[in-house]
Amino acid sequence: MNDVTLRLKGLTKTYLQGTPGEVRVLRGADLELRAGEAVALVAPSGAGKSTLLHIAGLLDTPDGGSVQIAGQDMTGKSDRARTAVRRQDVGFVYQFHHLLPEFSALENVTLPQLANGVAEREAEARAMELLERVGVAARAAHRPAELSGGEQQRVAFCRALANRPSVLLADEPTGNLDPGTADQVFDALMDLVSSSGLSALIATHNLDLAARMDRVVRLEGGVLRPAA
Ligand SMILES: Nc1ncnc2c1ncn2[C@@H]1O[C@H](COP(=O)(O)OP(=O)(O)OP(=O)(O)O)[C@@H](O)[C@H]1O
Repeated sequence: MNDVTLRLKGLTKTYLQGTPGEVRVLRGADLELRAGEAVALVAPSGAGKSTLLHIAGLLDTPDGGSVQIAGQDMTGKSDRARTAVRRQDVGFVYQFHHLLPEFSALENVTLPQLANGVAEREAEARAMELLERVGVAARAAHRPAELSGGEQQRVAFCRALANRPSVLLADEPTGNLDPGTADQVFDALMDLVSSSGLSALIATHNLDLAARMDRVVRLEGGVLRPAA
């Protein structure tokens, strides 16, 4: 109970640029996410939100500090080991759905499971269960282009959760939707998070949505602090 699923400790990251020189984006960022917790990440534009999410999700490496996911310290691990943990334990959602256009909603949620060795029948059953949960089961056979923006994002949530990750990382998951739709789609996401027991770090500029999560952290000056 209350296990830490994601622990970021003293993360530092500097980008070396031609002019005006180096950009120190992270300067000792710390965060602990516990199982079942949804945490909002707010940050001024350019503060390093994407950098932090990429490092937390093992898509990028920090210069210093450590990332621990589901009890495993990823410091110094090979690319192969990092990919294995990312595939199993991390789910990503972006502002734009990035669903595979030539596959149906059901296939988009099934495929990541097949890639992880789940049998087809089981993977499809899991996919249907998730699509039902977010209210798009009736659209399971449709391709992304045949779905509304809100439906596309719901499918993207299901895909992110298909392999039962311990951590969900989301970057403006409803940023592309009109306010009314964003609200409903956000409810669907919160329902998925609370029913699956994973922890979620969700970057948003929308302070109303941020206030609906368990807590809010602010990234500014390269560090994370509880938001006032
Ligand atoms: N690969 C890179 N090389 C050099 N500088 C980079 C690189 N990636 C990001 N930066 C710089 O680092 C800073 C943080 O970038 P990042 O994309 O993490 O910010 P962000 O908070 O996600 O921004 P936004 O909210 O506007 O998308 C910015 O000043 C950006 O220009």
